[in-house]
Amino acid sequence: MQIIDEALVEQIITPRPLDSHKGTYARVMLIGGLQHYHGAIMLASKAAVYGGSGLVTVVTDSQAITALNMYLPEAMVISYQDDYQKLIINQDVVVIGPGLGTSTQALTILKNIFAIITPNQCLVIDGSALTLFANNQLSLPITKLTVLTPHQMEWQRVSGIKIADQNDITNQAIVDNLNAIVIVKKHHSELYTPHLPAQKIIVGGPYQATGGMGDTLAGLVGIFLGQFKTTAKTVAAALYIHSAIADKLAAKQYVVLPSHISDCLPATMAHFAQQNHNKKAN
Ligand SMILES: NC(=O)C1=CN([C@@H]2O[C@H](COP(=O)(O)OP(=O)(O)OC[C@H]3O[C@@H](n4cnc5c(N)ncnc54)[C@H](OP(=O)(O)O)[C@@H]3O)[C@@H](O)[C@H]2O)[C@@H](O)CC1
Ligand SMILES: Nc1ncnc2c1ncn2[C@@H]1O[C@H](COP(=O)(O)OP(=O)(O)O)[C@@H](O)[C@H]1O
Ligand SMILES: [Mg+2]
Repeated sequence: MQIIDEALVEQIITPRPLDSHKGTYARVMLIGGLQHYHGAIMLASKAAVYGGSGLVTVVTDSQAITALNMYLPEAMVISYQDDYQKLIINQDVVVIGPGLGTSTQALTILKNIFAIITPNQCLVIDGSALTLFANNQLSLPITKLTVLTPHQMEWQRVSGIKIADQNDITNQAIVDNLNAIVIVKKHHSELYTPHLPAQKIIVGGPYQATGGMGDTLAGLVGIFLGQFKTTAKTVAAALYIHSAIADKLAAKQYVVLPSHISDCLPATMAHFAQQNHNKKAN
């Protein structure tokens, strides 16, 4: 399997043009954090802001709004009980699922998004949205690019392949018939693109086994697609950097917190942008 490495990330993360503004760097909407899962959407949204999004809008439970505003004042927050649908047309990327839960309300929201999203927008489907997608036999909408980010059990639900039987051949066969890129999250997560060779990371480790780690990845994939090219390489770069930061932190820590990965994003991305600049100058 092809290995996703640092050289690929250097190609993706480019220095910012001087005459750019917040609108240049993607409007990302993140939807989730219902019931007792407020933290999940907070962590996903933090990754989107710290990963560079110009404008982040969070759609969540009305009870989570104050906490979100205090945790992440850079983000705009709207309740799912309000008319969030009218804001979707302005988004470059929609991330749905972190802490969405599997209630009837959550299913209604997911169906709404699938109905409203357009072929000019990217969609990242994570967490409970994957479970709802699998359990209700929904069809994926037509988008610019759709990325699914299941852990192995979520992938079992979506693909029908038992965890013990998940391998590059069985996984690829399912992805070839899905109009989406899939990250199967595990130790050394794998990235599948329809009809292209599978790839994997060889960074990351068990210090990442903390609730919210996948939510953080979903937000990061969303903002990478928003501000960089809409390609599988960009998804691979987000996957790599998430775990590469964890490795660095784990040199001095027993566990790595998801929010700490987001804290490290601006400096790590500056490093890769500098590498990109140096390579182009040489
Ligand atoms: N702070 C918050 O608000 C947080 C909110 N969160 C939100 O919660 C929602 C539900 O998501 P979920 O992942 O917790 O539950 P679910 O989909 O039932 O999967 C768990 C089942 O799968 C199994 N399993 C097997 N292999 C696995 C693997 N490689 N990785 C992981 N699990 C694996 C696992 O096996 P077990 O642990 O029992 O051995 C168990 O039986 C979702 O919206 C998410 O965003 C969380 O992010 C946490 C922080
Ligand atoms: N042992 C491990 N080695 C490498 N990465 C791990 C390990 N355990 C968990 N992770 C990473 O942590 C994240 C877990 O995702 P997920 O289960 O969706 O978390 P959550 O839903 O709690 O945010 C994935 O990116 C996964 O690859
Ligand atoms: Mg998850």
